Amino acid sequence: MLDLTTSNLTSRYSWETLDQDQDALRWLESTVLPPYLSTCRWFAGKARQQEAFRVAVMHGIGLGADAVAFLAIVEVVYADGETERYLLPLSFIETDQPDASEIPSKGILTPAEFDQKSGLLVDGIYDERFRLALYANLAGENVMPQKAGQVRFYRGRGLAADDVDTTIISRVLPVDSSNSALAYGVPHQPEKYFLKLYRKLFQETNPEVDLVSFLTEESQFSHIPAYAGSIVWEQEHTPDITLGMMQLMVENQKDSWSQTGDYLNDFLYAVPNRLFTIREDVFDRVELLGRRTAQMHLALYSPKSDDNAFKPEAFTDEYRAFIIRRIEALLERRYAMLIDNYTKLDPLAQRLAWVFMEAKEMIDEFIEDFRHRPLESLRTRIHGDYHLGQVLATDNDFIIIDFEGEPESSITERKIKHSPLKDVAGMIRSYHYAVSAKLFGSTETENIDPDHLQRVSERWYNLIRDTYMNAYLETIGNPHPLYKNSNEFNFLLLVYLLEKAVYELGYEISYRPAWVKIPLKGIMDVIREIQKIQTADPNRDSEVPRLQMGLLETKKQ
Ligand SMILES: Nc1ncnc2c1ncn2[C@@H]1O[C@H](COP(=O)(O)OP(=O)(O)O)[C@@H](O)[C@H]1O
Ligand SMILES: O=P(O)(O)O[C@H]1O[C@H](CO)[C@@H](O[C@H]2O[C@H](CO)[C@@H](O)[C@H](O)[C@H]2O)[C@H](O)[C@H]1O
Repeated sequence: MLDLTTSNLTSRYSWETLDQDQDALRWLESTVLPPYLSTCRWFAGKARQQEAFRVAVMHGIGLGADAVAFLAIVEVVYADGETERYLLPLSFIETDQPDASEIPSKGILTPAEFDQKSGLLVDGIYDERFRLALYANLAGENVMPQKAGQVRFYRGRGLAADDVDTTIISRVLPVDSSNSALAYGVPHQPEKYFLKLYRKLFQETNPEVDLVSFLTEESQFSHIPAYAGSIVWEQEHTPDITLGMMQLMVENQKDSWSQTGDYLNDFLYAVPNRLFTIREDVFDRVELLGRRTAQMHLALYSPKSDDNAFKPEAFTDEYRAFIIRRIEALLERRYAMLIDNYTKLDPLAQRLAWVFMEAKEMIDEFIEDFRHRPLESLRTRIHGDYHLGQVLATDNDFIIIDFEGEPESSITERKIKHSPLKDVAGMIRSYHYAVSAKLFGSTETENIDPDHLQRVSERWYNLIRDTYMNAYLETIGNPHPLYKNSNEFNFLLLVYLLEKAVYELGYEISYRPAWVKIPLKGIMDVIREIQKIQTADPNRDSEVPRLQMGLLETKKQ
C-alpha cells in the first residue's frame, strides 16, 4: 500500500520490483517527477506547458549482489499534444549505505521507503555502483534482455584491453549541459574515458554515434576523442535508440571559444591606442584549425563506402527544396521577431535591422537562384553544429567534439547530408562572433565610436577568416569532387552563411538581445556579396532595387 500522506515515496514492495509496482510508478509520475525534472538543466521542456509525465519503460541494470538500478524512459506529454522522451537512471540508496550522505541535493528525487527499508531515490549517475555497472557492461560488450527488447552495450576501439578487468574509478563531471557526463579511469589515470548519457532521446541512433564511430573505426582522422562504446536500446522492427556514448577523455582542455577570447585580449588592449596587433601564433592556430576542419571533411568524404549513410550525394531538387523551406521559415520568424523586439535593440542593431528588412526581395531572389543554379558539388555527412565552442584546444592541437547536430533540428534533419561548407560557415561565423563580442562587450572600448569599432573588428575578422579559409582550401586540395569549382564554392558558402546568421539572429533575440547586432552584421556581409553576384550577372533581368547601405554609415544618433 502506498503512503499518500507525504510526497515521499513509500511502498510495501521491495525496490527491485519497482518496475511492476503500479502504485509506486503512478506516484512517481504524478508527484515526484514533475517538480524534480523542472530542476534539471537537461530537461528541455521546462518552459513548455506539461500535461503529463509517464514512465514509459523501465530497463533493469544489475548492480551485483542482487542489487538493481533502472534506466527509466520518461515520456513527457505537452499541452500541444507533442511528446518527448528522456532518460532518467533510478537508483535506491539505503540510509545506512556509506555514500548515502554524499549524494548532492540535485541528484535526489525524494526520500523513499521500500519494504520498510528507508533511503533516497536518486538519479543513478550519483550511485557509484550504477556508474561501475555501466562501465563493466561496456567493457564486457553485454546484452541485457528486457521486457521491451534489450539493452546492448557496444565496445569501441578506444577502450583499451588493459582497462577491462581492473580497478575502475568514476565520477560525475560538473558539465552543465543538455546531457550528463561521467568520467572513468584507472588509479594511475583517473580521467581516461568520458561517458555521455543522452537525456533527451531520439527515436533513432544518435547522429553522434554514427559520426564518431565512423571516424574512429573507418578513417584515419585522429582529432576527435576515439569512440570507446555506446549503450543502445534495441527492439525488433523499431529503430535503435542510443542511451549513451563513451569516448576517450581529453585532458586539460579549454574550448577554442575561450582560447580565441584570450588571444583577442592583446588585440583589445591595443585598440584604444589605435594600434592593430595580432600575435603570430594566433595565425598559426587559426591555420591549424582550417587544416583540421578540412581533414575532418576529407575523412567524412567516403565515395567507396558500402554504407549509404556515408555515400556522397548530389545537390538534388529535394535537398534544395529542404534548405529553401528551412531558410524561408527562419526568415519569416526572424522578421516577425525583429518587429516585435525592435524597441529593445540598440541603435546600431536597429539600423542593421532596417537594412535586413529592406533586403528581403534581394534575399528572395538569391534563394530562387539556389533552387535552379546548376551545381555539381557534393554533399556528405558533416559535423552539423560546428563552432569554436565545439573544438577543444590541447597544448599543440585541436580535438573536435559534440557531433549531435543542431539543437533545434529533428533527428531526420540531423542525418541529412550537406555540403561541408555548412561547417565552414559555422566556424567563420564563430570567429566573427568572437571579435564582435570582445570589442563590443569590454570596458576598454566603451568610449570608442561604434562605427570605428565595427571597422576594427571587421579588419581582424577578414584576416582571420582568410587565414582559416586558405588553410582549409589548401588541405582539401584543388580540384576536389566535393567542390566543383570556386564559383560553386563561393555561392554555396554564401547560402550556408545566410542560413547560419539568420538562425543566430533568432537565438540572440531570444537569449542575448545585446548581441543581436552580431548576426545582423553577418547577414549584412552576405547581402553585400549577394548584391555583387546579382550586379555581375549579365542575364539578370530583375526589378530588385539596390540596397541603401549608406544607412549603415549614419554616425551617432
Ligand atoms: N571527450 C571529452 N573529454 C573531455 N571533456 C569533454 C569531452 N567531450 C565533451 N567534453 C566536455 O563536456 C562538455 C559538454 O560536451 P558536449 O559534447 O558539448 O555535450 P552537450 O551536447 O551535452 O553540450 C564540453 O563542452 C567539454 O567541456
Ligand atoms: O552550443 P549549442 O549547440 O547549444 O548552440 C547554441 O548556443 C550557442 C552559444 O553557446 C550559439 O552559438 C553562437 O554563439 C557562439 C558564442 O557564444 C558562437 O561561437 C557561435 O558561432 C554562434 O552561433 C548557437 O548558435 C546556438 O545554437
